[in-house]
Amino acid sequence: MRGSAGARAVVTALGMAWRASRGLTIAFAVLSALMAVLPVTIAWCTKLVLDEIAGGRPGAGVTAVLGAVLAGCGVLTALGPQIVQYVKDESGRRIGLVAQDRLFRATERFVGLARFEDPAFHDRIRMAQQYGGATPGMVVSAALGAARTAMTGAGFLVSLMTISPWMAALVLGAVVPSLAAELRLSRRRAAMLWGIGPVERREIFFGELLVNVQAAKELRLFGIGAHLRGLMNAQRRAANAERSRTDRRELGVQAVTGTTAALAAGGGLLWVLVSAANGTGAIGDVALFVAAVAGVQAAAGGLVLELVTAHQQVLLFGHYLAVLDAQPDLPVPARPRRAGPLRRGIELNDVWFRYSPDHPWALRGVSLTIPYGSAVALAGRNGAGKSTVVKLLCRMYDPERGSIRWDGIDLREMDPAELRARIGAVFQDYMHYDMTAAENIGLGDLTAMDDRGRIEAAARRAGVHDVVGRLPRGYDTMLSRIFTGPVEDGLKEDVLTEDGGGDVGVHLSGGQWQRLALARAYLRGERDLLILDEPSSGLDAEAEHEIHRGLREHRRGRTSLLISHRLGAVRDADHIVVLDGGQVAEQGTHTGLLACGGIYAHLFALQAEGYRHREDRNSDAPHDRLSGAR
Ligand SMILES: Nc1ncnc2c1ncn2[C@@H]1O[C@H](COP(=O)(O)OP(=O)(O)OP(=O)(O)O)[C@@H](O)[C@H]1O
Repeated sequence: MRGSAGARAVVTALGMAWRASRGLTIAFAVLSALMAVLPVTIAWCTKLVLDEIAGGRPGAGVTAVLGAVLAGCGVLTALGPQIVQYVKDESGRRIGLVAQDRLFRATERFVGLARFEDPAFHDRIRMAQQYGGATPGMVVSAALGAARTAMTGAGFLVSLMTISPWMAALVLGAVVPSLAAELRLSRRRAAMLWGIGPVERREIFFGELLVNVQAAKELRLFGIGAHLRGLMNAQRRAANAERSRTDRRELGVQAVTGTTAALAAGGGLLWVLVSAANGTGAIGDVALFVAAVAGVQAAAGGLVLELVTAHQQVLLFGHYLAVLDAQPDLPVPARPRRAGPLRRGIELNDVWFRYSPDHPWALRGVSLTIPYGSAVALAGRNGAGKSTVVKLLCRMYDPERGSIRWDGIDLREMDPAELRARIGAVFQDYMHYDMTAAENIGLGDLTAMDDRGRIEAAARRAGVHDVVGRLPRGYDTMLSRIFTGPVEDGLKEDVLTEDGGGDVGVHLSGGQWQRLALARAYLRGERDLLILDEPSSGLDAEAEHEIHRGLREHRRGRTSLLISHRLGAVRDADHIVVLDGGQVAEQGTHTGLLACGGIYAHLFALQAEGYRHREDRNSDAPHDRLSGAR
């Protein structure tokens, strides 16, 4: 990180500290200054007391005052660090809260998906999330720490100058090269830590994978635990090797600088002792010299430590600032056009889209219409571009060429929040929220979160009401395997066992989760466009039939887009668009598409044949074998 960027990071961190708590920031700064002058004050008081005694003129008043000051300093030396630590921690907590809030506000500015689906930026977001809350506080603390040690060092140097400017120059001469060398080392260390960052993150990834509940099945079945552990250890060995190399280099440099500093201090001490012995110097000078040399060297060491910490924290803070500074991923018009409820339909005109200039085109000149009040279906092979169309319809991305219009208004001219408020959707990769069943549905429309009637109605429609009803605490059952302790505030009572007690999480099946996702979409009520991307992929045949019957009813007279590989579910759509290789390959009604004998007819025939084969096999199978299989 360049110097100007580092300075900006420190200023931003200080600004956050100021906003988080002025009082604590002032207290932290004042206490730091106090702790900085304390060692110098003690050294001077000790020198003066010794001089008073050695000079045979211990005036009771002066000695008593010096003694009292020394006693006060002693108390402050004992209590100061604890108080500073408390203020530092408290201030760090408050800054952390402000920093975290700012970070997540910043991520809300990314109205689309591009930032989250860009691996490099996503890595930054994760780093910012991991360190962002703590780094500003640590930058502030390291900056104040560096100022404190610099003040102490300067105080001792000035003290040394009063004894002998030569001595001050000698000690400074011994300390400055060591300071410079340490700072160079610290930059190298920071660069090394930066360099091994990806290696350490891979190590963390493998470590997490080894205990990940979702990965556990495959890990065991494929027997790949040892292989992954090997990969994890390899990352650790690579990181360790880099750290050891840096440590060895530091040890060598420190041996040289430490010896030089010790020689300078030893020579100086000899000189002060000789001066005191032959009467050209005061006895108090010896005490002051010893304290000053130790003080300057300790301050130099402390300064390096604080600067190293500050440097490393500033580097980590860089991720945070990068997220804060990132431009919005999609342009949001300053004066968006109000689209209003859908009246005519949605049109894609010659839409070209790729996820980045390095990726191939996912959509190549797609033109299609979703007329108001009709049910349109998208079909096609894996990777044809169906889910990409959904992302564009919700304006998670903008087309690179062409346009998508809502009653003639380009989506780019609309407020994305207004557009999304008009859409209900079940995505292919729908979410499992580690929350209660009611919350899992209620998140579909926050206004209904506390309206149990609406939540139950949505659940009934999605065919999941009975399942939820049988859970130990019904709609208040926590659907989580992560939270197993009592959860404070907001989140309801934790997970339960079948008998209603204990703290074992309730685990729903894939199809039951899918129905909850559907209920979440239904809770949004009468939206202008309902998008269903593989809404029944995890359902059993009976449930699928039931859901599609419900969906047909729900879709009747409403505008909807259905994506499904099960062509039996697609056949009722008013209009079917078949995508292939990011292009519209064919479109029409089910009967029309079958008649034209293209991709749709081919895929439909394959599926139908699969069912026929199964029926044939079933009818051939001996009855007892069948009943045994059941
Ligand atoms: N986030 C992404 N980044 C880069 N490429 C992507 C991304 N998402 C999808 N793609 C690519 O875009 C193309 C279209 O993918 P899309 O998910 O739209 O296909 P699909 O028709 O929905 O497939 P499926 O039937 O398997 O769900 C694919 O080649 C895919 O690899």
